[in-house]
Amino acid sequence: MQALVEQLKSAVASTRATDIRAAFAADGDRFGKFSAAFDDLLMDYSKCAVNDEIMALLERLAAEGGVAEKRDQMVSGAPINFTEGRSVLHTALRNRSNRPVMVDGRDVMPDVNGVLSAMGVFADAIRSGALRGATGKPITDVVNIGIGGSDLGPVMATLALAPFHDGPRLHFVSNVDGAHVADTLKVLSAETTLFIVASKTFTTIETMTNAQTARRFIAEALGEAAVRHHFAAVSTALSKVADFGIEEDRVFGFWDWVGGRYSIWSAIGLPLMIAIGPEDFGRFLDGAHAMDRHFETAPFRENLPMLLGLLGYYQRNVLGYPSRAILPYDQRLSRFPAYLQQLDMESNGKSVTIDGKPVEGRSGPIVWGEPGTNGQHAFYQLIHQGTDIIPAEFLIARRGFEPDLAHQHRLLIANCLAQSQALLKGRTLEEARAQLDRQGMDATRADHIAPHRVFTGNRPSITFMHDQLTPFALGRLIALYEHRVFVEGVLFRINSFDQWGVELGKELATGLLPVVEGKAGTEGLDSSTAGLVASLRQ
Ligand SMILES: O=P(O)(O)OC[C@H]1O[C@](O)(CO)[C@@H](O)[C@@H]1O
Repeated sequence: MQALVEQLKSAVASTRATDIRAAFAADGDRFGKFSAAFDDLLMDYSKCAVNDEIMALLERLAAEGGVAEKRDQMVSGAPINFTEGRSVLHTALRNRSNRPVMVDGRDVMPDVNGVLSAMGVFADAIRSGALRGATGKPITDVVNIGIGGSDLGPVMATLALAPFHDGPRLHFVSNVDGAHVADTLKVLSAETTLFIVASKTFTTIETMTNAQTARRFIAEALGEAAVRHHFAAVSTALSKVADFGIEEDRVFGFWDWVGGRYSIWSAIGLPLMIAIGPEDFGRFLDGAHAMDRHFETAPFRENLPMLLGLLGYYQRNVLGYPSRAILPYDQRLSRFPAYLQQLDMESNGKSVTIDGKPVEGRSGPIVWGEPGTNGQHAFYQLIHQGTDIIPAEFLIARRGFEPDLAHQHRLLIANCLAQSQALLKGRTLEEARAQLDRQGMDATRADHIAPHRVFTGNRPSITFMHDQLTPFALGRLIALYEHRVFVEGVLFRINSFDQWGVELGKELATGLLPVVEGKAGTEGLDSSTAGLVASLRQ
C-alpha cells in the first residue's frame, strides 16, 4: 500500500492535481465526472484535487487495502474489533431485510427485533399518556442521562428531526459538572418527568453520578416508592441496571458488538423514538439500511462511502491536510459536527496498526465544524486565507420545512454554494488590485492593501445535497459517515472500534478524587498537578 501512496504523491505532482481551478478550466464536464448520487443524495467531489489518474489509483488502493473484504467481514459478524474480541454489527441493528446475522453461531436478529418492538411499546405508552408518573400524571418531559455515544447520537438526531418531534419534550444531561443536571432539573416537575439512564457499561462515572442526582430529585419530591415510575434504562450490563433499582420491563438492552459511538440505532435511540414515534424511528433505520446496501453493492465510482473514505484518506495521508471541517447548512444539524467528531476521532485517532506497529504516515484527522451560515462569520476566515488547507464538507437540503420562509432557504443555499465556489476560485492579486482601483483607491495604498485581499483558491470541498432532512435522510447520512470512517480505518490499518485512549484519564481521575477532596496528599504527583491542587486548597 505504501508504494501506492508514493505513486499517488507523484501523480499529484506530475498532474498538478492541486490546481483544481485549472482542472475546471480544462474540462467543462468536471462535475459530471467527479460527482455521484445515491437516490436523491448527491455527492459533488469535483472541487477536490482529483483527476482520472488519481481516482484510478485510489480505486487500486481500496482493492489493495482489502476494504471490500473487511466490509464483508464486518457485516457478517466476524470479530474485527480484535483488541476487545468483539464483532462490529451496528449494521444488524438496522438490518431491515432481516437476513440472519450470526454471532458465535447464533442469529442476532430475533434479539434485535425483540428490543426494537419493546422500545416501540414503551415509547407509544409514553407518547399516548398511557404510561404515567407515580401521581398519575402523564409524562411531559423525558431526560436522557448519558455521555459520549450514549448522548451525542440522541441529542444530535432529536435536534435534527425537530419537524417530526410530536412526543414529550426531551432533555439531555451528560456532563459530570453539576451545572448541567441542576440547570435541567430547575425547569422540570418531578411528577411529569421520566429519566432514561443510558450507558452501555453502566459504570461511566458521569452518568452514574447524574443518575443518582436525578434519583434524589424524584425521591425527595415524591418519595422513594415513586422512583420506579420515573426511571428507565438502556444498557448492555443488565445486572448493574437491576442493582440501580430500575424495573425489568423498563430496561432495554443491547449487545457488546454495538460500539458506543455506533449505538444510536440500538435502544440508545429510545429518546429519539419517544420524540418522533416508532414509525419515524423505523424510517430512520430504513435510511441507514439503504446506505448499508449501497455500500455493499455499488461499484467504486458510484459508492458514496467508498468515495468519501478514499478522498478522506487521500487528503490526510497523501496531501497531508491536518483536519476536516463539517459544515452543514442546516441549523437543525447543529450537533452533527460534534457527533461526527466522536465517530471519527474516537474511531481513527490511533497510532498503532492492527499488527501492533506504528502507523505509517498519518491516521485520522481532526474533525470539527459548525452550521453555516454561522461559521462564515466566525472561523471561515482561516479556511479561506489561513496557512493550512482544510478540506470542507458542505451539506445542504434542496428544501426546508418552512414553506413560508422558502426565500430564507434560497439564501441559505446561495451561501453554501458561494462558499465552495470562493474556496475554489479564490482571488488573485491582479483581481484584488483591480477591485480596489474600481473603488477609487489611490495607487500606492491599493498596492499596499491588495495582498491582504488575495485568496489563494484551490481549496478543496465536497458538497452533499439531499431533498430534505427527513428521518430516512438522516439515517442514510449517519450511515454514510460511519462507513467513511470504516474505509479510512481499514486504509490506516488500525482497529477503528476500540477506544483505549480514553482510559488513562479516567483512571487518573479516580485516583485524583481523594486528593481533590483533601483525603489524600499530593506526594508523588508531578509538580504541575501538585501546584494546581495546592491552588485549589487556598
Ligand atoms: O455508554 P457508556 O458505557 O456510559 O460510555 C459512554 C462513552 O464513553 C466512552 O467509552 C469513552 O469514554 C465512549 O466510547 C462511550 O460512548
